[in-house]
Amino acid sequence: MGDKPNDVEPENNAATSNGEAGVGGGATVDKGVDFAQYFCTYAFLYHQKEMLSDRVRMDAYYNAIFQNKHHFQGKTVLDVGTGSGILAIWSAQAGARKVYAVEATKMTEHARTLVAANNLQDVVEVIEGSMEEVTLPEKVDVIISEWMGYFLLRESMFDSVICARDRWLKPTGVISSLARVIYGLISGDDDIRYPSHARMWMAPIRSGLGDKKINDYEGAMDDWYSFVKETKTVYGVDMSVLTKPFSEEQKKYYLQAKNAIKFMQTSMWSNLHPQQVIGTAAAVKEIDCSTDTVDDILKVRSTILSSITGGCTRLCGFGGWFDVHFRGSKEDPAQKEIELTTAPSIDNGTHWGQQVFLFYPPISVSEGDNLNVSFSMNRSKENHRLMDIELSGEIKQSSGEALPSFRNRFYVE
Ligand SMILES: C[S@@+](CC[C@H](N)C(=O)[O-])C[C@H]1O[C@@H](n2cnc3c(N)ncnc32)[C@H](O)[C@@H]1O
Repeated sequence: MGDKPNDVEPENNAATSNGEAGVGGGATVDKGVDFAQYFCTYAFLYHQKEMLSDRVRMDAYYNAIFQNKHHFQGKTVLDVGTGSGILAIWSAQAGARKVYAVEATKMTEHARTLVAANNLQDVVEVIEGSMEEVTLPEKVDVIISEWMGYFLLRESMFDSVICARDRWLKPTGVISSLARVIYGLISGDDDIRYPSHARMWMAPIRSGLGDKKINDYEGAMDDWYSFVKETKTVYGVDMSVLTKPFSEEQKKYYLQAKNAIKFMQTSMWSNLHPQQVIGTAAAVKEIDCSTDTVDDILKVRSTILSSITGGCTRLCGFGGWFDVHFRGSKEDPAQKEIELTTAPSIDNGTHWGQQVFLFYPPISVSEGDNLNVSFSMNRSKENHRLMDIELSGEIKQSSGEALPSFRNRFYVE
């Protein structure tokens, strides 16, 4: 999970219907378009391989399952978005009685082959279809899914897990799953979500990425000035009147989002070194996978309070990442709790990396300076699977003096 959805040209047979995809927050996208832009990438083995090669991701799910076999032994399991079938296969190997492995794309064909090659065809049933539309023959004890996108919520796939939970996870205890959704209450249930919790983090960073972009822009402008000079000298026409629109065009190309409205920058993928984090990290969102609803994740609003920790440095922007936890349920907790983190790391980088939100120009800061930043994330108006983020705030120096306030908008595309 976490690849750009437009990386691969759509297959001709990918679009299947004219319905609408997405449950809200951003623009609902025609289902055929959603399939072509988002799902079809997952129909390719190279993309599944990328995820299967992410050791941090794989180890976390593997350990979560095999160090908590009691959650799987004799149980019915639903794997939401099974892809190659890996999590369904592990669930079966851990002792599940039955595993329903639902996948929207033709990857189901490879998943079925893999299941059979591992002699698990009597336990794992691969079902091709969208999670929102398939019908299972029974309710399940456990839902497992790897639904996390860049900065956790990009791709909006958690909506499908919520839908699966509310339709197919066994209603247990005294409060029905409907009541659980409405009131956000946890009853005396022992049904399990894998993962069970998720968090989004933001921290101030320094980064050379912005310098590179500015250098590219300045290089393009130097080239323009030579071109203007040459055109005047050789052909007798003064093009300098076009310098401003050319500069705006290049600024947009190098510094702003390709598909977004003006004055929005694109966030960038980065594999940050921990030393690039220059202040305390703040959790901007905590998700309880048992109770949170789509309404709870449509918008994220938070205040980031952070202090600069590392001497005199440049605040180049913010880095965002996430972690998820496998804790089981209140009544049936994990024997071994597992964490999957995508925080900056020297040895344990993931394919999700971090999302980087850069400021131009960087701001000079010193140890002890305090940041007070409003964080707001909405689904994009153009596509509910992409995100718009706004960061606005102020920095109070340790002397008490305030630096000019800032407001930046970003597009997570
Ligand atoms: C991040 S991949 C994970 C694949 C596999 N579970 C793994 O861990 O390697 C997510 C998969 O979910 C599928 N998917 C996403 N939304 C879905 C939905 N609503 N219904 C069925 N499959 C879905 C995608 O096609 C993709 O193969």
